[in-house]
Amino acid sequence: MATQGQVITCKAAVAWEPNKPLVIEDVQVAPPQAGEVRVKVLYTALCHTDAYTWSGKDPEGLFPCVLGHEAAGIVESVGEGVTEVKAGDHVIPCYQAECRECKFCKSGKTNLCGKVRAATGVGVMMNDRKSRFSINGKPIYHFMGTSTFSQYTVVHDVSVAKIDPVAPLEKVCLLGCGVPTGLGAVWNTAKVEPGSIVAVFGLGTVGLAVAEGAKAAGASRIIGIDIDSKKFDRAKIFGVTEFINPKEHEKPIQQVIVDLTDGGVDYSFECIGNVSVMRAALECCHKGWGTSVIVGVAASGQEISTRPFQLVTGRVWKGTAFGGFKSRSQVPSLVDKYLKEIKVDEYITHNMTLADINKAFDLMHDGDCLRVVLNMFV
Ligand SMILES: NC(=O)C1=CN([C@@H]2O[C@H](COP(=O)(O)OP(=O)(O)OC[C@H]3O[C@@H](n4cnc5c(N)ncnc54)[C@H](O)[C@@H]3O)[C@@H](O)[C@H]2O)C=CC1
Ligand SMILES: N[C@@H](CCC(=O)N[C@@H](CSC=O)C(=O)NCC(=O)O)C(=O)O
Ligand SMILES: [Zn+2]
Ligand SMILES: [Zn+2]
Repeated sequence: MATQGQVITCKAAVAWEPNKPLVIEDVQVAPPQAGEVRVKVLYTALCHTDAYTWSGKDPEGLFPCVLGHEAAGIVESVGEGVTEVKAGDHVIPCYQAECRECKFCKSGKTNLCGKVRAATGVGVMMNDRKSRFSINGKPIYHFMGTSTFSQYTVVHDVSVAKIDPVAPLEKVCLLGCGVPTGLGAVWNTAKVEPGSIVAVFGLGTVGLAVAEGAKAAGASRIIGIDIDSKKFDRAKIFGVTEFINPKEHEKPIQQVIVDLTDGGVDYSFECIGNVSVMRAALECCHKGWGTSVIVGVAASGQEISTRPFQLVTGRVWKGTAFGGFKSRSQVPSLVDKYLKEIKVDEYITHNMTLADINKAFDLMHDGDCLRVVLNMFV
C-alpha cells in the first residue's frame, strides 16, 4: 500500500521523561514537508550521546522525544523540492547537516552547518517549527534532527546521505556517528602524521576508532588509556600498541605519559566526556607542538581548565564534531571505504530488536559492549 502523503503509524521508543525507561509506542509520523525526507529506519545503533540526553544532563534535551542518531534506512517519500534523494534510495541520516550554502558550509573551515541547527536543537523541523511525530495529537520532539529510534522518521534533506545500496544497512548504520567521529578526529581534526606518538583516553567505540585512524595514519605508538583493563586485549585489534590503567599509578596520568614518551605525545584524544581527563589529555602533550582533541561530550555545567602556560608553551587544544567529516559529501565515501578497508563490523558486539531497547541501553554500561545494533522491524 502506498504511504506517500499519508500519516504513518509505526513503533517508536519514546523518552517521556529523563531517566525513565523508554516506552515502545504507536507513533504517528506526518508526511515530509518541503525540503524534508521520510525515512524507513531499518537498523539503528545506540550511542552514548543518546544516553547522555536521556539522562537529563543535556541542556538541549527536550521531553517527550524520540532519541537515536546512528542509523541506516531507505527513503519512503520526499517532500516538495527535494532533488538529491528519492523513494527507495538507501541512506544514512546525518545529525550534522551539510547544506553547502550557508556561511559554515561555504567557509571550507568546518563541517558544522548552520542551515537547520536552530530547529534541530529544539526538536522541531525548520519549515513550520513543528514536530512530525505525535501520539494521538500530542507532539513528540525530534532529537538531533534524526530521531532514529522510530521505524519511520522525518529529516531535513540536508541531513541525509545517499549511499551505495550494496552496503549492508545492519553494519553501515554505525557510519552515522561513532566510527567516523574517531577516524575523522585523527584524519581531519588532528591530521596525525606518520611516525607520531598518539594517546587515546577511553577505549569505547570512539576511542577504538581513533586508534584505527591513527594506525592507518602511520602512528608509531598508540597508547590506550582506560580505567577498565578488560578493554586492552580488544584494543590491540584496533591498533593500540601500549596500555595504561590510571588506577595502577600513583602519579597523575599525564606525568606517567610524559615520562614514557620523552616529554609527551604528539597527539592526544579524549573519548570519554570527563573534564578532568580532558585536562590530563592536554597536559600529556609534548611542549611546543602537542595537540589534544576533545571528542567526548561533557555534561551541562562542566567546564575545562588548565594553566594557560600549557598553551603559551605551544600545546594546542581542539575539539571535533562528527570527526570533521562533511556529512552528505563524505559519508557515502566512508561507506565505500567500509566495503574495501575500514572496520565497522568489529564494533558491533550485540544485535537486538527495538522492543529490547531498554536492555540494550543497560548493556552499554557493560565493559564488553561496544555498539548494539537494533533491527527495527523484528
Ligand atoms: N564529538 C562527537 O562528535 C562525538 C562524541 N561522542 C562522545 O564520545 C564519548 C565516547 O563515546 P563511546 O566511545 O561510545 O563511549 P564508551 O562509554 O563506550 O567509552 C568510554 C570509555 O572510557 C573509559 N573511561 C571512563 N572513565 C575513564 C577515565 N576516567 N579514564 C580513562 N578511561 C575512562 C570507559 O571504561 C570506556 O571504555 C562520549 O562522551 C560520547 O558522547 C560520541 C560520538 C560523537
Ligand atoms: N546538545 C549537546 C551537544 C552535544 C554534542 O556536542 N554533540 C556532538 C555530537 S555527539 C554525537 O554523538 C556534536 O556534534 N555537536 C555539535 C553540534 O552541532 O551539536 C550539549 O549541549 O551538550
Ligand atoms: Zn553519537
Ligand atoms: Zn550549511
